[in-house]
Amino acid sequence: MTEKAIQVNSEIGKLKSVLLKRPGAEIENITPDTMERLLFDDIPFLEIAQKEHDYFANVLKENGSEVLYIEDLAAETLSMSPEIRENFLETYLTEEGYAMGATHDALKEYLMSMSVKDMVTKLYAGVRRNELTIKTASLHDLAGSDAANPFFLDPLPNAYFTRDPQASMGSGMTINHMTFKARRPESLFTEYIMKYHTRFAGKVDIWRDRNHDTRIEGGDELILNDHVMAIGVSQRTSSRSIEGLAKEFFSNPNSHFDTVVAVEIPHNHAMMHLDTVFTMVNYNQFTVFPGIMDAEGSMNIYILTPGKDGEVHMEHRTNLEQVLKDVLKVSELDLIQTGNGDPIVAPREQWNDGSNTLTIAPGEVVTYNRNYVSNQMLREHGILVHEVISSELSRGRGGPRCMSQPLWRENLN
Ligand SMILES: NC(=[NH2+])NCCC[C@H](N)C(=O)O
Repeated sequence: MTEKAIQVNSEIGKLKSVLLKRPGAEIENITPDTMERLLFDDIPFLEIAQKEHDYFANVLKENGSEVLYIEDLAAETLSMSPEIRENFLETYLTEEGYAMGATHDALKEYLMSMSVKDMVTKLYAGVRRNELTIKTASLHDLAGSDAANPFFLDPLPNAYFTRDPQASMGSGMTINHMTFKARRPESLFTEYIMKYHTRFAGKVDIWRDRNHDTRIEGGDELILNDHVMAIGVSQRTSSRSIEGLAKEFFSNPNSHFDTVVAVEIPHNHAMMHLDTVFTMVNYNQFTVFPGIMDAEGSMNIYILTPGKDGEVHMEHRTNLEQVLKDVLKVSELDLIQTGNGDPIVAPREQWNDGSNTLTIAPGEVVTYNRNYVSNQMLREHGILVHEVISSELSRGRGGPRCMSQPLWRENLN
């Protein structure tokens, strides 16, 4: 593979191309009954969420990045041939529990009757029961928990957090097996785009595909430099996936990653991914939420490096600062505390993604305006901060890093 479609060798190199998903009708298909299962804490006002998202996209464009929308790439991919579209839909339906039968047939007919673009929009939005007439209902359609669900196909409201279903790393990607059912279909779109879209097909190393039963999500996958990555052991990413991925990196000749730092974080909804508590903003500067450490400032960290006979060597450490200095080979390190480490401000701003900064160039970040204490701290530490509006987008528990999947960053010298 000579020509590459992906180049992400750090968290901080100048952002040149990024993948987003504009929030759509899926947001209006969240209800109080389904909210928890759909991983939302509230129901955003779609019109404002879209305005905020467009504002975010504009900031990225104005600062030199191409913005691609996954919904457009998906529609382009599925338009390439009727077979691709049909295979995609069959897989989608099968994974959602409709491998065959009357409901499968009705869903398939309904979705195939639309334009490809409308079908993609519909799959993100979800298909309600009252949209279809099923000729012969099965018991499954009439009784039990699925029958009580107003949707045949659930909406995908988390899709605007494009960071998670896949992760660009070096010249390739992991296409992720998501933890919760509510997000599983999202990475099927990525799989098809990477496999068939002319911009990507044959130009992306797939480090790990979605056909695994161990889970991993992009919010946990951080690229510290061209040979070191940090991966969260979290509610969403299991230690098994991290070890498997480390083995792949250490043995694949196309990979230059030789160090994986596994960082254990609390397993809860406020901190579902490593990037909600820890992000890199400059060569030796990071944001960190103090709540991930115990009272003595220690936590569980494992440094994975290539061992003997294809095995992985592991070293247990407890001091984040020292680990970062060692793996990045820097003598000075600046850990900037979310909300200035205040016991009220820090958790409040962390809840609204005060630690979830998107770095668009070394020392230059995009953050939510509502986290004004954390933003002030970043500025005091010399970081250039672009604030984006955030009343509705934040209700889904994700910030600027979660909402963006870098595809190309300039390499650092
Ligand atoms: N990279 C991130 N931190 N993403 C945040 C995702 C939030 C989303 N509601 C979820 O629970 O999956």
